[in-house]
Amino acid sequence: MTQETKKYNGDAQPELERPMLLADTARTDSTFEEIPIIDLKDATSTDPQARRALADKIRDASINVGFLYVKNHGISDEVIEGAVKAADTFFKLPLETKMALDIHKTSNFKGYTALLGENTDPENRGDMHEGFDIGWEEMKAIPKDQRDGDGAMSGTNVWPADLPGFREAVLTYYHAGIRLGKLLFPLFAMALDVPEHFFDDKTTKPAAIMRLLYYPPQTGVVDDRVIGIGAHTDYECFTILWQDQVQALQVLNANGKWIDAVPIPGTLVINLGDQFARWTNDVFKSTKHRAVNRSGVERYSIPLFFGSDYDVQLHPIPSCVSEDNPPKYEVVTAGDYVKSRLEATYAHSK
Ligand SMILES: O=C(O)CCC(=O)C(=O)O
Ligand SMILES: [Fe+2]
Repeated sequence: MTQETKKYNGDAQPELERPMLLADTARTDSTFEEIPIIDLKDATSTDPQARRALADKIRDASINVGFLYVKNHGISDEVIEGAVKAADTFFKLPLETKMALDIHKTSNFKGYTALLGENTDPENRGDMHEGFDIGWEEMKAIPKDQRDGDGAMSGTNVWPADLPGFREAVLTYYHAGIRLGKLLFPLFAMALDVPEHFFDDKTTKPAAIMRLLYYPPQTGVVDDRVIGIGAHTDYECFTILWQDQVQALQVLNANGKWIDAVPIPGTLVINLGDQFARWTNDVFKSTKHRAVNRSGVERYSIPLFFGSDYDVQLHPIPSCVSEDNPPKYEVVTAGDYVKSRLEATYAHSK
């Protein structure tokens, strides 16, 4: 093709169509009364239409509710039971044994949180749960430098000294959760109308803090300022939450009504966090939730908070900004953002 022909064709080209951006088309209705249940069986389908259909459901839930249940999530009952038994054994240890692993003694939020040691809602007096937090750790010994570059959140896990099998059971669940998180990112990418692999290079060593949580039952008159976990939004992209069969978790809808996230056997709860809300310029919703255990029996849950690599700059995702919907948030680094939120959560008990 000669230069002239090229020029001629160029002149004749129709005007480029403006793509329909999610920023302009996403319409939110967060008056939900129920949390959708989504089957992940097509997550790895070789049929792109099947993956697209699944991503569309995830998009609806992400835009309107910020919460969803997933079934066929790939984490076996056996792996879940192992982690829950480990949690049960750990929380039954004497307080002084658990306090030896006090989260305040570590540089980056690893270890044990006592009852009232955390205050998720600044209006409250402390959360009525105990916790045990871990971050990334390989199960097999790896050269230390593989974790260099975690930036703001790096730090090794702490483990109880005399609890055989505990570390293994907890890490086995953790790694199954990481696999599920990696499965979800491409679906969220499709849901956002960006290439399916948009998040791949931003989640090579994804932030993943996991907590074992124990909620004692609260009977009689419950002070609203001291509940299982105060009203809050999560900090990362999304949370993968296992909960036992004890009802406690509630999600706030746009009418100010608390909707029960009823435990459904065989499912996990996925909820979106503030990192995703920021990154998507509020196209995805980070919905407030809390837990109050009035059941009369103990409750366990295991949230795994999934973010991007800590060094990713949260520039708004291209489909989520437009002339009419300009960026709402200043660009921050994912790790610095999560760390500042965690510091605020634990500040009251330092
Ligand atoms: O225990 C639960 O059901 C919720 C826990 C939670 O919201 C959190 O740890 O951020
Ligand atoms: Fe939460």
